[in-house]
Amino acid sequence: MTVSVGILGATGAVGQRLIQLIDPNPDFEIEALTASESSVGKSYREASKWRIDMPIPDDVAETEVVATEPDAVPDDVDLIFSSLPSSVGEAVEPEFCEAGYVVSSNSSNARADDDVPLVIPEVNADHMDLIEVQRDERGWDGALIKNPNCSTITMVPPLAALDEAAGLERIEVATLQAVSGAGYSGVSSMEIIDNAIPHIGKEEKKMETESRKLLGEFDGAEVHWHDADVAASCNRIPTIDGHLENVWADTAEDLSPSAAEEALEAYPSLDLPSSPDQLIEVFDEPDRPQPRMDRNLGDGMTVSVGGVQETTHGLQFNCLAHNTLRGAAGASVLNGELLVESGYL
Ligand SMILES: NC(=O)C1=CN([C@@H]2O[C@H](COP(=O)(O)OP(=O)(O)OC[C@H]3O[C@@H](n4cnc5c(N)ncnc54)[C@H](OP(=O)(O)O)[C@@H]3O)[C@@H](O)[C@H]2O)C=CC1
Ligand SMILES: N[C@@H](CC(=O)OP(=O)(O)O)C(=O)O
Repeated sequence: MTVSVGILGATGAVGQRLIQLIDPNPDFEIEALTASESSVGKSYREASKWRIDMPIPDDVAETEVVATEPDAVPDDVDLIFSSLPSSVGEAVEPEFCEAGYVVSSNSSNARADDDVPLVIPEVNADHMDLIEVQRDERGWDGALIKNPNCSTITMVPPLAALDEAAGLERIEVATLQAVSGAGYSGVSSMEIIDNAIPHIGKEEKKMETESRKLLGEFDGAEVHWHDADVAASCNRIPTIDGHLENVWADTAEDLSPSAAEEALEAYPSLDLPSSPDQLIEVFDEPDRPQPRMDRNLGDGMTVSVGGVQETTHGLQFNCLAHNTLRGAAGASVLNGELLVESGYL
């Protein structure tokens, strides 16, 4: 079955990554591209400042950009990918769901809502069934599904592996985040070259809350958030793509670094088209992973881990993922694939 898709915010940095991933995917067919009023009526080529190092796919380039409203999108679109500014997503995503569309969204609005599945398929695919609760409560034929924030996606698969092995009690994390996370015009070159910025608005709170929801238990009616303590400190550095993070994880049971590495390596991937063969790649070299060297592992969908060691603050490790692939567009596509596999489309 080919799933017909629309992309909201298709001209943006993440929208372009969605096109890069969806256009060659034989299971998906792009039918509608939306953006702001200033882009409506233009061809995609005219409307977007394309910044990916491959040409715009021909069929996409000539597609006319339409308004970001349900009436502008053909009824036969089965699945909507949304990558809008969160204030816009907050207003329009519910309108699409009410009109019967299933929306896989990358934007931060509604991620913490009780009846909204926040999903990393390899970690908590079962949370997708929160859709039933959402439909009962909101009376929608459609549905709203979210992927988490890019920094959260980077640390949660390794944390899930350690939680399964020894139970997590306390997590501390410091991030080194790439500039692409802020969007093309998010950080100016004068601010970031020869520099590091120890503040990313709202990022710490997102890491602290989203990780607990993702690692929580779904009992068929609600998600019971994990009760681990999570403390984050977020920093912007002058890399283009790839968020690197230093994590300290205190576990309930003793776990040696070698047992932790075994648990990380053995943590299973899924059989979805965009899942990497190896979800978590563990490096022996103490100076890996590194953004430039390792962000494209598994076509940008693998999470790499290195430097696993015992400290007075628990196990310490470093992890890395491609923030606009595994951390954004790839995460939304993976959720779309899970929706297909779970029969929601
Ligand atoms: N999971 C994650 O961690 C990540 C999430 N994000 C999130 O993804 C979203 C998009 O980010 P990014 O691609 O960098 O943003 P961009 O600013 O590059 O793109 C925004 C897109 O939304 C469209 N848009 C803007 N305003 C409106 C409006 N009023 N009505 C309709 N469409 C509008 C723009 O259209 P136009 O071109 O016409 O202006 C464009 O297509 C954000 O919410 C961001 O926070 C981003 C990176 C990683
Ligand atoms: N804040 C992230 C990217 C982002 O937009 O996150 P979110 O999807 O939570 O808004 C970064 O700067 O790297």
